[in-house]
Amino acid sequence: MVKPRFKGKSTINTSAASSNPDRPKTPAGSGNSMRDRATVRLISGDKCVIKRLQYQSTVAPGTQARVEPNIKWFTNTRVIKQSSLQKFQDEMSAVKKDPYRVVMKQSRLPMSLLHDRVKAHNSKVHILDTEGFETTFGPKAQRKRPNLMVGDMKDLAEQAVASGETYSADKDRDLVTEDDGVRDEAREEIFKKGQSKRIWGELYKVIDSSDVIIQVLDARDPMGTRSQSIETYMRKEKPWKHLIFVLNKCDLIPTWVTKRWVAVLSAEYPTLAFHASLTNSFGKGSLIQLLRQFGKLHTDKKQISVGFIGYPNVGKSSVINTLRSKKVCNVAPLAGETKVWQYITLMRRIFLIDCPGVVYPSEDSESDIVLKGVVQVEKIRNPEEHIPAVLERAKPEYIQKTYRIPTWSSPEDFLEKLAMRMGKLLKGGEPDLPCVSKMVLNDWQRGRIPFFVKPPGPDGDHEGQQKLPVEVAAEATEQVPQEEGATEEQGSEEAPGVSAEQEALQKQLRQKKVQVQKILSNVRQNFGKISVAPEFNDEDLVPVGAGDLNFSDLSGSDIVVEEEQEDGEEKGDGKRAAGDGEMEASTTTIVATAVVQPAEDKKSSRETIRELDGKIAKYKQFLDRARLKRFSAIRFVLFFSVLLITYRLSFYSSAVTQVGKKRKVEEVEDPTHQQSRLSSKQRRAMERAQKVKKVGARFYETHNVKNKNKNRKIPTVLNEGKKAKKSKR
Ligand SMILES: Nc1nc2c(ncn2[C@@H]2O[C@H](COP(=O)(O)OP(=O)(O)OP(=O)(O)O)[C@@H](O)[C@H]2O)c(=O)[nH]1
Repeated sequence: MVKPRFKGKSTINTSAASSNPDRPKTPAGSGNSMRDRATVRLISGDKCVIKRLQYQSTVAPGTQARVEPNIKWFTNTRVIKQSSLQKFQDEMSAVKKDPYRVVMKQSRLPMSLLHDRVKAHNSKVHILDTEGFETTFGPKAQRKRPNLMVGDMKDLAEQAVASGETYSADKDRDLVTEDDGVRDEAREEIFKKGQSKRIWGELYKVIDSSDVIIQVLDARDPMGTRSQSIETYMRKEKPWKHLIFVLNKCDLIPTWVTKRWVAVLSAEYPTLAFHASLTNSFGKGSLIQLLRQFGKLHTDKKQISVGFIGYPNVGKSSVINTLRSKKVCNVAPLAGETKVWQYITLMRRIFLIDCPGVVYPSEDSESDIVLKGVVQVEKIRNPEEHIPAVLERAKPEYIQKTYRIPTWSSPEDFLEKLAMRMGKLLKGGEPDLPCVSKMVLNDWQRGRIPFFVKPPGPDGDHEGQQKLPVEVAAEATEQVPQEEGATEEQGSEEAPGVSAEQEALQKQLRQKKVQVQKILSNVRQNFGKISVAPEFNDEDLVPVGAGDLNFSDLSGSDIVVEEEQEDGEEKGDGKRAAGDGEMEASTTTIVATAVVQPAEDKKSSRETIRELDGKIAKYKQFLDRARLKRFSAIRFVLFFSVLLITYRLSFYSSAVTQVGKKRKVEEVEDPTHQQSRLSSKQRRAMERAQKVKKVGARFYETHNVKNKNKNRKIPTVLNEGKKAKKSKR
């Protein structure tokens, strides 16, 4: 027989809490002695008399607590005049807007006084002071709240017409359309790379921990890899941190493009050009110098941290490796190689922080994302879809040169021809389009297809007019002493009430400002030293609107100073090969030679210089390759000196144009005539250079092989000495 179950509410408390006297008993001997019912009741307060202590007493509900109106609360305060406060606010806002100036020790300043919140405060909070609740918000509200931005019906009609003209159905998110059953496919997960909460968390950690933040940009598309939102965040939330730009991968674009981008970006933030490489870097000296100076600025800190942020694959880790001259961070041509932030010690007082690449919110299409190198090519499901974008962006001649395909009618046709040429065929001779597409995308991401986004043209900002950061900083430095003097004078006139302590603080601030400006004015870069890898055609090697390029842009004492400085820095590192040094010296000579030439016939000399620049870049490239193949230093220098002579010759020949056309024609047409003008020493050098047919690495010098010594020829003098010894014996 089944026992009927009790269905009513049980009075037994089944909780196992120690405050429940009816809780299940622990087994005897388990070591737990349970509280008995009386103890539980005692603890729970049934029998306790609990009183508040004296200091815990509160006022009765409804009464208002007041702070004693005592004068002691107002001691230790200072009063300043409204005009002084206004002046302070104006100057401070000017400093805050200037990226080249920084306010130090903000916690010591009455920053809350500097933000003028009066308007917002009035408009929001004091409504009820002037108008009662009922007249403002209640059902009988009388207050009119027009939210139209027009004065009358005519304005309204005009505004409606104007907005009707600019209306675009594509941008209207509220437009109701008929469901035709076709919808956009949801984006693949791989296209959301770099946008996760975790990555953004890493970014904010890096920003919070850094005193100096370096935003690394890809020189091929600086604006596409730049984050305006982070810059705004930094300006608003972390204005005391220094933000600078590093334009990396400068070796992949023509030098004039680098120069112009640096000028454009420097108008907003200090910008340095950089080529990250362990063997052949550019900008390393300048960046280290800049960081050192920032370190000196923060003498109150034991060390400063420098955070590297930016888009995936722009080369943040490579820049850090270059600064350390060894591989301290993992680097890969795949986006997302850096997973978490990492600390690296650059010097005793400077730490570097590497951050994973972050993709900022934008309207980028899937192809844009792929071409910016955010997505790993291997993971793309339909790589062929992105080839039209590649063919659109890269110039056809570069594609022809890279893949040796003369013409194509469509992206598919191009892929088919490429597959045939490369032998990437499937069963039955079908071209393997996904395979070749991936190859092309990989080449694009690794910079093998020459490409760059053109900087704002000369119409907007002329090369000649665009000021480089150096110039801006130098000007600012020049202006500062005057400003300083002026403020001091005004300060003493207008604010006699300001205490000596505050004055000292302001003085300190001003000194720091001047220091930051000095730092920036000390950093100079010679863009001519960038060894550009891709072979650009003449059109791309010459800046758009080259007419703006003055002789003074290329020559002048500045360039020479820069050159010396950078040489000095690199030598200071003590990691440069002697051959390299010689090569750089020769380059300097060429530039210097160009500087000396008179500028009578501007057009011809400019053209010549451009030609020379192009050739120098090519030969520099050749020399770099040669260095990698370990050419002997003697041949190396010899080769370069011969080249130098040839260049000088060609330059002089063009300079002679101004003397007499006829003579120039003779010189150009008749190379023997040129030779006859050379000194005998130069002629011999040229002949010797022509004789050298095969220049290669000596196998036994570079390889550790057993029979190395057997094959080495012993100098004859030594041999004779040995023979003589033997004969004596
Ligand atoms: N040609 C050239 N390639 C560079 C340069 N700097 C970096 N790279 C290459 O760009 C690729 C990406 O470099 P990383 O340093 O891994 O880039 P990252 O920004 O740290 O990438 P994440 O780890 O995804 O954030 C590597 O293949 C580098 O060799 C440069 O100055 N010139």
